Formats: sequence, C-alpha cells, structure tokens
Amino acid sequence: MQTEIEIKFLVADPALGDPADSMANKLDIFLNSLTVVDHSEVELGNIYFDTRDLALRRLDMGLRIRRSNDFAEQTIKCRGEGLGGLHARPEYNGPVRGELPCLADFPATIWPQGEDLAALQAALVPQFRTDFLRRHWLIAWEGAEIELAWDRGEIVGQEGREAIDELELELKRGSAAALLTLAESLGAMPGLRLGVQSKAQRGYRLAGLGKALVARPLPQRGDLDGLSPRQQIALGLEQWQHHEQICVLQQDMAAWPDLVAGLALIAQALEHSVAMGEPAPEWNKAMAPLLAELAQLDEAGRRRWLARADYVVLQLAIIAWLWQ
Ligand SMILES: O=P(O)(O)OP(=O)(O)OP(=O)(O)O
Repeated sequence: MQTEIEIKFLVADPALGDPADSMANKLDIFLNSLTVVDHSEVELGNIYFDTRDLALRRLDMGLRIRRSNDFAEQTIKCRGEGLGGLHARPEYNGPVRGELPCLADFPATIWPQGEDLAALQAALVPQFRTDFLRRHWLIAWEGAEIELAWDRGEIVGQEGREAIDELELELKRGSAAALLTLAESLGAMPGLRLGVQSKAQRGYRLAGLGKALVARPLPQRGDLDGLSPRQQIALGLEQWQHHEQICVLQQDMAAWPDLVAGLALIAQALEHSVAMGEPAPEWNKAMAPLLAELAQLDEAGRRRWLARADYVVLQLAIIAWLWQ
C-alpha cells in the first residue's frame, strides 16, 4: 500500500490567457529554476471499472487498469482525505491478469466486513476511460522528491468526452510541507487553477453516473455555530472552490454569489479565531482587500478574476495552514 499525496492543477482555458505565453513555455522557465533529477514521457490508457449499480463508487473506491506500451497494472484507490486540491488516498497496485481487474489480488483488509467479493467481481463492467500523454519530471525540493506530471488527453464516457489538461505534483519522498511550498511556487504561474476532482470523478460524471455540479448555499448561520473556526475555514474554502468550478467549467456565473459567500465565511471565521487569541496567519492580510475588490467587479471583471494566479496562491496558503 502506498498513500498517494498529490496536488492537482487544471490548466485554464487558453482563451483566458495570453496565447503567446503557452503552458509549455511557462513550464520550461519554471523547471529551469529547479533541480530536475529525471524526465520522461509516456502514453497512458486507463479503463475504469465498477458494477452497474456503482458499488465501488459507494465505497468511495476507484478501480482501473492502466496500460502503456511496456507495462500494465491494476490499481484501486480507496477513500482518503481531500483538502481543496490536495488529495491523500491509499492506493494498491498489482499486475494485470486479463481484461478485467482481479479484486482478490488486492489485500482483503481494504473491503468492508461482509462484502461479497465474488459477487462484486462477477458484476464488474468497464464504465469510462482516460487516455493521455504524461510528461513527468522528478524534482528535488527542500529535501523531498516530487514528481511534476503534465497530463494532456481526454476522458471518454457514454455521455461525451472532456479534455484533460492537468499538472499534478505528487510527493514521492519527504514531507507534505515541501509539496505545498512547491505548489505555491507553481501556482504563482498564471493560467492554473486548483483541481478538486480526480479524473475518475470527472469520468463518472461523463458516464452519466456522477452527481452534476450544482450550486449549494452555505448552511444557515446557526448551523455553523457548532463548527470550530478551522472547520468553518475549511468549509468556506470548499464552498469557494466548488462554485469556482461551476463558474469556470460550466460557464455559469450564477454561482458567483455562493463563491463570494465562501470567501466571506473564511474571513469571518479567521477574525473570530484571531479574536480568541489564535495567531493570525500571513494570508489574513489578503482577505479584506480581496473581498472589497470582489464586491466591485462587473461580469467581465469576474471572469478575468477567475483566471488570476494570486488567488490560487491564496488558496494554497489556506490549504497549507489547514494541513498543519
Ligand atoms: O496517475 P495517478 O495515479 O495520479 O492517477 P490519474 O490518472 O492522474 O488520476 P487522478 O490523479 O485524477 O486520480
């Protein structure tokens, strides 16, 4: 078993940025400033499996077979923790013995007690696939080894296809703190947003099996009172990023007020925690000017704001603070 700890960025729609300043150029400059110990690229084809009634999805598990020219492996990713683009999930890999994954090859301890593995195995069907070119660089950073992968390709489900254009930073060795500082450095590069959904979550949606992204208002003030300031800040960040996805991926700016409500919750909860004697983090300084600025933006200004790098860095600073 290994625990995958990664931070995912989505490459923003090039129409929002300067086309002459392509991601390839920006990445070159970024990588030239770092110690790269290895680099390679590979075409990856991945088929994801589940039962027709989504038994694995309900267990929060993702099951796939990945093939390239010279290797094939089956992987199951289990329920983990997600914090606004930082994902930590236990995963198990093994050899492939046929067209279907073999569930009995994974450790018995990953399944809930009483799970009928034979029935689960018999009901497995392919649900969707992802095909992409992965270019990856192994970076030595602050005593850690971190893989930067740039994945470009597509997710194909029964209900359509979606482009993949993502950068992922995955911790190979060392501390999550190093991963977060490298992420802040990468996130300062214009044209990226934090990716809160895995490729599998996007795939389930495209297969017509996942939940649609819909606006969800914050709980009433009274219902928030049971949460600590830290929990409220985590909720505010989730709210901000969820509605950012709706604005950007679905081009639906009606989610904007809920996005701002997430930011306002972060600011209020932080004020409360500082009033209770907690030290104010560095990122606190950014909150008031940011909220004042957001209140004045017209529709075009809001769209431009969604493509800015400084708020990605702010999100990462909040994640690092929550992760401590
Ligand atoms: O290569 P991995 O295991 O990080 O998996 P992926 O195909 O990038 O998918 P995701 O990281 O979105 O689960």
